[in-house]
Amino acid sequence: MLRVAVPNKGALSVASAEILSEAGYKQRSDSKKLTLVDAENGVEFFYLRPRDIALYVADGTLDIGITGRDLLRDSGANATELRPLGFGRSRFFFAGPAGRYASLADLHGLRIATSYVGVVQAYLDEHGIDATVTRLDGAVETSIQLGVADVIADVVETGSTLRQAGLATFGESLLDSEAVLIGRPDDERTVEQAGALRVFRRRVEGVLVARSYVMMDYDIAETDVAAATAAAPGIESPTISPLQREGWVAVRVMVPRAGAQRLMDELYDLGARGILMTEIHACRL
Ligand SMILES: Nc1ncnc2c1ncn2[C@@H]1O[C@H](COP(=O)(O)OP(=O)(O)OP(=O)(O)O)[C@@H](O)[C@H]1O
Ligand SMILES: O=P(O)(O)OC[C@H]1O[C@H](OP(=O)(O)OP(=O)(O)O)[C@H](O)[C@@H]1O
Ligand SMILES: [Mg+2]
Repeated sequence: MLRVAVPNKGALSVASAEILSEAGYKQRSDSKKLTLVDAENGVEFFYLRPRDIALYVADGTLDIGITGRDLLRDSGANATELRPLGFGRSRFFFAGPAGRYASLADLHGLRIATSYVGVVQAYLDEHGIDATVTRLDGAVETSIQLGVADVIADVVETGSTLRQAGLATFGESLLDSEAVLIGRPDDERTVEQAGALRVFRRRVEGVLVARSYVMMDYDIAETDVAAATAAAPGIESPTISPLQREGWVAVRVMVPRAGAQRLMDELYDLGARGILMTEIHACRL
């Protein structure tokens, strides 16, 4: 049975379970449940703290998992990013009392509080900055007010937590993060495991493609097909079917969701009519 790690709570948990459900896997109905067997699909899910997931995957206890790129990096675990998943996006910044610090050079000799010691220390080492890093579990923003740190380094999404604490970022983002699918780099597995893993990855891929593409259908005169299919070539190749109306065809093609409205305008200008856009719920390419 394939053993899959899923965030049990926090910023990544709901969207992770959504992807897995859309991929046809059973998901827990009770958020207190920590494991779940989907016997029909040969998968066992383990709901774990996202921070621990890279460790379980790296040491082979679990086969594949979902976590944040920042947490993977922070863990230093020998797990590899297989695919970004398009949710849980965040950036990672140093921050201090608004207006007090301006650049990374200001970090020398300061006390930095963070839950991401691995990421922060690696950055300081790389830039030759000598500062003291203190690990806190969360709510790091308050550590400055409490006098235990001069600056913090933390995840920033909307920035509202920092603003409310009277803090502001300075310097560049240390890393851009999002939820990622992770696995082991040295994939030595039984044939059965490798097959199950391939199916799992293909299913997740299918959900992500279905989310980022839509189906476009239109009718067009045969003389204008070449121009229209050049504007929307699809992934493989558009499907072209004859219409009862002499000299006209129906075209069906997958197009990226982003820019689909603009493409409809363009196809219309090229002579397409009856242009329809529909959702794709799942696919295997
Ligand atoms: N607004 C956000 N707050 C926190 N993490 C976020 C946010 N948006 C995206 N993330 C990502 O979610 C992951 C952190 O997940 P989570 O919030 O579950 O961890 P945690 O802070 O250790 O747990 P918790 O807050 O439940 O104690 C990281 O990959 C982070 O980049
Ligand atoms: O930029 P924002 O949209 O405000 O989001 C970022 C904040 O959210 C996270 O905290 P979380 O709620 O996970 O609490 P924690 O610090 O205890 O982990 C993170 O640590 C920041 O504090
Ligand atoms: Mg958190």
